[in-house]
Amino acid sequence: MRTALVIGTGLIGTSAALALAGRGVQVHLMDHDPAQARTAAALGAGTDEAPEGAVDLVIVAVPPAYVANTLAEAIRGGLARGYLDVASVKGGPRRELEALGCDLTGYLGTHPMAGRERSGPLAATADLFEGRPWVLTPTRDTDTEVLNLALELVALCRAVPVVMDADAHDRAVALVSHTPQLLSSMVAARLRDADETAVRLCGQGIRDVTRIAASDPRMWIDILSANPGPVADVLAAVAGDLDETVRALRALQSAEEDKRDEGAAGIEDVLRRGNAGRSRVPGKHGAAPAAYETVTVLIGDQPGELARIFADAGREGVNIEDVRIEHATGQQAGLIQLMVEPTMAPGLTAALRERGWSIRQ
Ligand SMILES: NC(=O)c1ccc[n+]([C@@H]2O[C@H](COP(=O)([O-])OP(=O)(O)OC[C@H]3O[C@@H](n4cnc5c(N)ncnc54)[C@H](O)[C@@H]3O)[C@@H](O)[C@H]2O)c1
Ligand SMILES: O=C(O)C(=O)C[C@]1(C(=O)O)C=C[C@@H](O)C=C1
Repeated sequence: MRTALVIGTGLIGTSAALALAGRGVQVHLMDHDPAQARTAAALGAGTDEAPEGAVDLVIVAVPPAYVANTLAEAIRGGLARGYLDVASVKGGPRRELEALGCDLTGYLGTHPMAGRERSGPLAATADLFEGRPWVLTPTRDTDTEVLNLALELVALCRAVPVVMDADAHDRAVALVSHTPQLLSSMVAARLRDADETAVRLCGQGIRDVTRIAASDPRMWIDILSANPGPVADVLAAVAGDLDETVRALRALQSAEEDKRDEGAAGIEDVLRRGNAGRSRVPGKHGAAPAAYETVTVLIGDQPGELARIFADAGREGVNIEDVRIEHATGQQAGLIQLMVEPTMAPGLTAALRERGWSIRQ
């Protein structure tokens, strides 16, 4: 692929454009808000000047409600050899395009399973898609050339292609993305009117659970409007668990021992099913979850500390597989958790100690 046109230069469009531009593709940037395209261009994602002729690939990265019309206009204008979108839902936009009477042979619906709770070009990063699944939903009519262009895009973004049927995709993301967004929002909503004394105690657990509650509601209204049935099905199953859990907790308050035992069994059941589900979440780069050992270190809240600890780990030849940082409220320090291969943990712990780091058990 030599040239691409990204329409919608927010988080996803600009991230893809940054990855493509960084690998030598001539990228043109277009947005209905020209300031967004200018910002993306200033970040090095390409040029906000219109292409002179047809490009190889048009990538539509606008909110789901505008995807079909934007694609239809691009296809009718003959802007490219191939057209794809990156919307979080796949069945709806395809049906809308069909209803608009477009020739869909040059179109491929795709969805990168990577994102952030922030919007706009300033939240974009070139490595956003690295190691993440990128779903492609070709049909029997999809041109091979377009599929190849999409595979090239996925490879240039260092993502992992996953081919799926559009409706199967929508049911899958109802479970792994859309319902989690709603549940995160619901947990966070409990905090809105909570006492300040309670809110001050927020630790890492609630931060993990509520990160995506900061997402743009307008985008999510669009996404959920295009996938209401599958999401309602998953949420109804969660509601069943909620009812059972409330019943079990009430039983735990009983004066009768038998009832309390029943309650404890009910709670244990939901927690153990949670363990089993969590163990199925793929690890880094879509691989099976790895059992890493965690080395926890006290770290000062000052410039250069993170770089120093990563450099010290690197000197020991230790690959940090994952990392988490927990800031201590009101203190100039935090805890950093370095996840490493279990065989590496003792050596890393000793080496960091030797270099003056304070290790926490
Ligand atoms: N945010 C995520 O985590 C995520 C992840 C994967 C896929 N997606 C999908 O990617 C798409 C873009 O999401 P985002 O998070 O980058 O949103 P965003 O709000 O960061 O960016 C959307 C951009 O589209 C522009 N836009 C809106 N309507 C337009 C139109 N008609 N023509 C041209 N530009 C228009 C906006 O000005 C904005 O710059 C959505 O379809 C979303 O479902 C999002
Ligand atoms: O990590 C996040 O912030 C996301 O919400 C990313 C996430 C997801 O649910 O995994 C959200 C919606 C997209 O369609 C794809 C990715």
